[in-house]
Amino acid sequence: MILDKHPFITQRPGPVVLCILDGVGYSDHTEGDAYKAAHTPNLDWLHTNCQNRPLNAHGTHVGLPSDADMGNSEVGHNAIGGGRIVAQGAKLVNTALSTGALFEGEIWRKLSGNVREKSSTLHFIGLFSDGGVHSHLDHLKAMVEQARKEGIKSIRFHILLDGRDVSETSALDYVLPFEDYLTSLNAEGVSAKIASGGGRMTITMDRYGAEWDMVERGWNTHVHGEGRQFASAEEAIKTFREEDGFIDQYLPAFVVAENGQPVGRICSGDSVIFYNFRGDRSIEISQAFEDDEFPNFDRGDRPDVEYSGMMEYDGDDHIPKQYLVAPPAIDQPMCEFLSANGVGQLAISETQKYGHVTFFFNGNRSGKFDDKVEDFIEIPSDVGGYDLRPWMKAVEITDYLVPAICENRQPFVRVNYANGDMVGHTGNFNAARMAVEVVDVQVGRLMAAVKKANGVLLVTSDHGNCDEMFEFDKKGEVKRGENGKAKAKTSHTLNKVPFIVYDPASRNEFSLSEVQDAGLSHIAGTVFNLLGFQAPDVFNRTLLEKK
Ligand SMILES: O=C(O)[C@H](O)COP(=O)(O)O
Ligand SMILES: [Mn+2]
Ligand SMILES: [Mn+2]
Repeated sequence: MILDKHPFITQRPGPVVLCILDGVGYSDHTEGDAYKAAHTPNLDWLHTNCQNRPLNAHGTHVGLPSDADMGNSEVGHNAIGGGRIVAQGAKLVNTALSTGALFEGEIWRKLSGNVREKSSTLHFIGLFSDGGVHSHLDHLKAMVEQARKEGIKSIRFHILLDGRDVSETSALDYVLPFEDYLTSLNAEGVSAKIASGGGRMTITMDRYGAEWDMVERGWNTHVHGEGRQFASAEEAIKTFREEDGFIDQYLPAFVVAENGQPVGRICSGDSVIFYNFRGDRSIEISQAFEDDEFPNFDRGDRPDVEYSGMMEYDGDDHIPKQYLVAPPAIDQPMCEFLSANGVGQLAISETQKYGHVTFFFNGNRSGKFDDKVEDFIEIPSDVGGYDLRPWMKAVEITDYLVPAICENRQPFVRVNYANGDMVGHTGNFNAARMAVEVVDVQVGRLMAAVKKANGVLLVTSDHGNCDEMFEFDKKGEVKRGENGKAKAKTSHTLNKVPFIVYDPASRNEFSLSEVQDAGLSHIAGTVFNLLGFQAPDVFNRTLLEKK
């Protein structure tokens, strides 16, 4: 793993700082673009005065099934830190389903066999949309079809409503056709019902230990059938919308009941499949089902079930113990080489993106490669309501970083500012514009520190989000509601993202390649070069060319 010196690029005296502005891309539209609307003197200066180019951050450029798939943090950080394109979870599950390998696997057979032997119930829990970021409804439907073919007679669904990777009030577009499908199953003698649910930002899908209460609410709803009762998911969604104007991701928890009894509590002897493939928001609920020692909340009577995730979510801690599809193998990411060569590294973000710059960046590994040379810093995030606090913890992150850069504590620094993404997901345009302005101030502070230290600052992003805060129709017009108000867009975008090289100690050694198809996976090779090394062969080509 020895790194070779670069033939013509020499390491600067100061650190290489890779700054990921989560969710900030370049949109072709102006209306609804919070990045364009924001006052960004520092980013403007960088664009005018430094070498820069857009990078692809979506679809096949980051290992997703097609170029219609928007990028996301997992695949984006995997591509940046891994420096290559690997087939990602969504694609691996598609293949495992289309070849039938998933159903031939030991775990599917075990869970299905368990239900048939005991005449118990098969439960599915997961994000209920076709967003393709954490899950896909096609995967769920393929598994239900197989369960039907295998003669399973009782199936229950615990649905996490999305509105964050898909349109913000689209829940019924998924629920109503699904209910029709369930009607056809019921007519065949399969008891198949939606049993519980709620918005994905209210229950079950917390990440990085930011808000365990969410998981507790989900547990009580799905497992114990505790919560406000409705005759159907449709009734719950409509009622919550009418009562409080909730958008999908924040819908409160609900339980579907008949004669006052929940239709689908999870009981001992049942099988449970958590069908999300992405790890960050799947780990905590998996621990709740699996761990004997569990300090995070009181689970009450924990049913003895066969539990499986769609994938292995954490390859270091082996969560969950049983899974249906093997996760993508991202061997030898950039930091493994840097650690093996004793190159010091600092990774920093706030809780909401902490795992992005550590776990995802290192190919879904939660540990460090070498404790002696790696520092991971987490600044605790506020809980919820990021449109109320669009500044999030950006200032605190930079407060930590400025002295670390000026003192050149580690040669390679990576930081993720969550604001463009987390505030972008709220659909609040004004808050998103403010989020970008906050981030711009931090970029200015990093520029000053990097200049002082004679280092290099790379500014990029993992995918777009706040660059499109409104939905557009096929003709490119903003979609408007009856009141004429623009329809908010809460999801990521397909847009390209910035890549800027601020190199105040420039020796005019290189220019930035203009190759059109370049994407996030070309950043790692570039970082190696700026640290004075040639990138090993496993990495995609660098973006730096000899002048
Ligand atoms: O989990 C989320 O918040 C969204 O589905 C995707 O956002 P991220 O990929 O930026 O984390
Ligand atoms: Mn992101
Ligand atoms: Mn996001």
